[in-house]
Amino acid sequence: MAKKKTSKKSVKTKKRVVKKINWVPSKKQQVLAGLFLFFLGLGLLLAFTSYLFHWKADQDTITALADRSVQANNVMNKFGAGISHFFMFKGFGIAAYQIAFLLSVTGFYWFFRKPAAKLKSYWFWGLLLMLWLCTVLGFFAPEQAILSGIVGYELNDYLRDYLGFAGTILVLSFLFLAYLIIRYNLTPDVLGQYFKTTRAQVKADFDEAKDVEQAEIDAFLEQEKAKAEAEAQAAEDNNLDKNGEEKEKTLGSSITFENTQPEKVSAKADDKAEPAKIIIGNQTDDVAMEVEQAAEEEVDEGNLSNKLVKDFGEFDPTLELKNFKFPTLELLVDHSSGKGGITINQEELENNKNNIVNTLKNYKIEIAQIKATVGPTVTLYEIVPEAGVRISKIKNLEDDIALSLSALGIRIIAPIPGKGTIGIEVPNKNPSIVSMRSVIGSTKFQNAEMQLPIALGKNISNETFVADLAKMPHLLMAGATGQGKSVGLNAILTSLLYQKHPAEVKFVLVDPKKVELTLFNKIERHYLAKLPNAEEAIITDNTKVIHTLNSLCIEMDSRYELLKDAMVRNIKEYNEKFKARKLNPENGHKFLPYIVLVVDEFADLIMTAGKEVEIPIARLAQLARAIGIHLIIATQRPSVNVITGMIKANFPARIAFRVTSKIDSRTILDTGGADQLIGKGDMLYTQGNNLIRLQCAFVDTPEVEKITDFIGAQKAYPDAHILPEYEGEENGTGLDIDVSERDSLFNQAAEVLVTAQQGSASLLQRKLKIGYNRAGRIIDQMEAAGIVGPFEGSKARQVLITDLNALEEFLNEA
Ligand SMILES: Nc1ncnc2c1ncn2[C@@H]1O[C@H](COP(=O)(O)OP(=O)(O)OP(=O)(O)O)[C@@H](O)[C@H]1O
Repeated sequence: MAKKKTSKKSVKTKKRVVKKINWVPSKKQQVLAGLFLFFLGLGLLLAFTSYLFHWKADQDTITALADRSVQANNVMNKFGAGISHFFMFKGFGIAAYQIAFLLSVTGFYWFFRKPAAKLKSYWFWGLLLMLWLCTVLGFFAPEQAILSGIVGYELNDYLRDYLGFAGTILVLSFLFLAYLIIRYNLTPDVLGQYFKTTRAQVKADFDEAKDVEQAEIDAFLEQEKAKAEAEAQAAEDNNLDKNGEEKEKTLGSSITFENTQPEKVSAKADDKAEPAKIIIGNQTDDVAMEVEQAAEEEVDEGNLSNKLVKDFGEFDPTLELKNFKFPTLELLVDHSSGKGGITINQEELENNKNNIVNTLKNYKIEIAQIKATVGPTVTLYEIVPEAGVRISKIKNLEDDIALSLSALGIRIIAPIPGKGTIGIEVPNKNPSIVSMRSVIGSTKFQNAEMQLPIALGKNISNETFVADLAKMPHLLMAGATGQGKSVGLNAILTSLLYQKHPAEVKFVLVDPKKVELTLFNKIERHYLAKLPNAEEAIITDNTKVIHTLNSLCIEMDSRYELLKDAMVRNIKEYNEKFKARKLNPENGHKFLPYIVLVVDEFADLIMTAGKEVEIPIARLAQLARAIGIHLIIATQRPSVNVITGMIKANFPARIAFRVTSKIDSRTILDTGGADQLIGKGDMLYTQGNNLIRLQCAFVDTPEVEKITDFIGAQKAYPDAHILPEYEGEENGTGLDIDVSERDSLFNQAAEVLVTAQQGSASLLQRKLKIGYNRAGRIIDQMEAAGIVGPFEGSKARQVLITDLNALEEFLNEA
């Protein structure tokens, strides 16, 4: 117990000690102490000065300081006399002024609460200087005790005893020079530099004075010239011949003046520029000045952003909706519940294995090894054939194996890339649904360190497959109707909603079918982007799609400008820099959200708008990856006139759901395989290299509705994200052709097209025997007039006037 008490006590005393050490004067205390020191310094100054005059008279009072009746002559009376006697007479002589000065400076610093770092060096160097000065005074005036003080006298005496007269001079001189070099950096270079600059300055002043003198001389000569001219004028009146000679002379001299004057001026300018050159020339040897300036600027800039970050923290784009809650997992349904995930049917596995082995045996292909991996929809049988078996032989047996297994959708991968085995994918009899809930909840998705993570589904080994849309960077999705495209799109959008704050990503949704994406209307003010003045954020009208695509191109261009200005390569670096407050919003910088453009039915668009859609899409696909605009286009018609070469070249990431023919599969994936899928979200994914078979995550419409309701019920931005305005052409024609500018063959051409009911330029070429360019121009004029419809890709334009009578009426009205 006793021990415990003592130990407690010691802890307490320790604590007290720590407290004492940590004492920091309050603001008031510091100001008061500063004021006190300042006045003390001032008092010493007065006392010392007064002591210089009265020190002899006050000598007696020093011994009777305690006696009240005794008065001193010092302005600070006995205190002044006493303290001055101590510091000056007994101490450092007149060098003691340094103490008064140092006390005042310290008081000043404390009073104004200036950073006290400099004070230390003031005191250090001040005291050294004081010692040196009193020694020097002791050296030169040893008999004047008041000048050197006893300390100075003794120090000098000490030095003289050991070093003698010359040695003392040398030591004192060395100390003085060392002080100048260390304290004021007075090296020979700097001194040389100083003298040169001064000389140049003196020269400049001298030249200036000379110029002034010259100007005076010029003025005088000017006067003289005027006089001479006046005289010449007078002489002219008298005698013309004589006058002529004189005039010549005068003129000659005037010409010399005029010539010399500008020369003088330029010489003056040169002389003035010369000193500047000298300084710069000399400084380039030293370089110190320029380097210092550059460093200061940089430090300032860095400091500013650092200071901003220190004061306000990093910029937080989510602050406006800081209470935003991400949708919870409970909103999603576990579709596999009840079935308990993947059901492995041993009997089915065994049967399939036997069938494969037997079928291959029938064709004299021996198998060394076989391994099965059960996925959600298909099981992969990996076989290692005996040595000497040709792979193409197995590949050709695809149909026979399918027949023997009596199953559709068998896919043979020969060989499996990177494995050295041959894969046979056989559909499961009871495929299991991969619910969105399981992939969203997976650690792979939750911990995904990606910019735009998308949980697409599960692979053949039943592992969640997560891809980064930002890396794709655009996705083409195709598949026959009813095979899982819409579900796939919903899975992508849902993934992003579960990972990205409304400040970080915006969707531009194009839904010509008008039904697929309507649910997302509820999150318009959170996640959607739209054109200014657009009523609905989800775009269903084709002309609006063209406007939106062009608006995205404008957004892309302006983002590139911002990136260029910020000197970064991509949106990620840009946003990081913006968050670190290194980009000034006053210069137009802002946090850039990712923009994901989703087009649900691309075929419909390209059929009606053709190049008008294809060109901006291709432009965006080519350039928008760095600035955070990503495209996802889906189509149920994977034909070559929809997925054109230009589109394909710019969409390396592709998803194929089941298609009806091998040709379609080739159109999407550049290889077969999609025709052998089994539908219902069974898909092939490629990002430019090998194909991966995935089972797409399933998210049902009610689930999407719940998620959008959950988000939609929360506080939102005042409006959807507004895209830049695009000045589109009215009526979609973009042509504004005056009637007077119409081609002379206009009416004739109109008759040809109306008769044929076909708006084709080549028809005009043939019938009117005109060139392609002229025919094209006439067609444009007819479009402007409203006789034919807009350009429709490879199809001929629609003729809007039904017969010749109507045309006649139409032309008369115009
Ligand atoms: N990943 C999946 N898992 C299980 N079933 C799915 C999956 N995807 C789609 N299905 C089933 O297929 C049906 C059709 O899917 P979906 O509506 O996505 O097809 P689609 O390709 O969009 O068709 P359309 O082009 O006609 O709109 C769904 O109602 C669902 O029953």
